[in-house]
Amino acid sequence: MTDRPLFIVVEGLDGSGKSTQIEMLRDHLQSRGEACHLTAEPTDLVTGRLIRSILRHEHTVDPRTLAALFAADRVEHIFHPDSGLLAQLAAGYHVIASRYYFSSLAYQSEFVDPNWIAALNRQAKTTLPADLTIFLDLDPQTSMDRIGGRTGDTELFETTEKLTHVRESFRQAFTVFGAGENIVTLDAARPAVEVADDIARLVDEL
Ligand SMILES: Nc1ncnc2c1ncn2[C@@H]1O[C@H](COP(=O)(O)OP(=O)(O)O)[C@@H](O)[C@H]1O
Ligand SMILES: Cc1cn([C@H]2C[C@H](O)[C@@H](COP(=O)(O)OP(=O)(O)O)O2)c(=O)[nH]c1=O
Repeated sequence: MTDRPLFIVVEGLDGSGKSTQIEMLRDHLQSRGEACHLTAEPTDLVTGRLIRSILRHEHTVDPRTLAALFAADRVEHIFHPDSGLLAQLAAGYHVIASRYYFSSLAYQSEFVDPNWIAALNRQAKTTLPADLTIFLDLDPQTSMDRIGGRTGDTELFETTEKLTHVRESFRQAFTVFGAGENIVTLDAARPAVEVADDIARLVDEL
């Protein structure tokens, strides 16, 4: 494995196991004596908090506005002087993120022109593409079953119908916008330890 800090992104439907796998990868890297910074989009920054309130149905905005907000949150995520991705990598931490720009292409493209979403996210792709993007592929019904175990109300995209579109859009986004990137799809229906073993191996090979 390379000495330089790595930027690893985990993508997938809601409930596909991103948080679970990110924590297991953190444990794997820590057992090798390597420090990690875990992060997620939408962020906990002011832009991300606004997005969360929209996902909770507290405000309604045009889908294009939501796409632009996710892109703005991503800019904050990359460039924030303390918690930002670039700052954390410069400080020597491996950064493991739940979601990045492929989520915008997958989730926002039902109602927004994918080319415009791609344009909004081009700076992120050129400034900081991931060293490895892992797509935790899961059928929407199993995703919904896993989400069902959570408390609280259903968020904006958490229906089987929407997640069916999102899964297909992820695949298209990897093909159309992912050129030149290291993207690996894993079967996320398997037991978590099996998925974690695959991810650890992929990261060790970087
Ligand atoms: N491989 C797996 N098999 C079965 N259940 C899982 C698996 N991975 C995660 N879970 C469970 O599914 C739910 C959603 O997982 P989570 O990691 O929070 O997903 P995400 O971060 O993608 O929303 C949690 O209850 C978690 O314990
Ligand atoms: C980063 C991102 C997330 N989202 C959506 C996906 C999720 O439905 C929601 C919240 O993301 P997240 O907190 O990762 O949800 P989960 O843990 O259930 O996977 O935001 C977008 O629509 N576009 C984006 O660019």
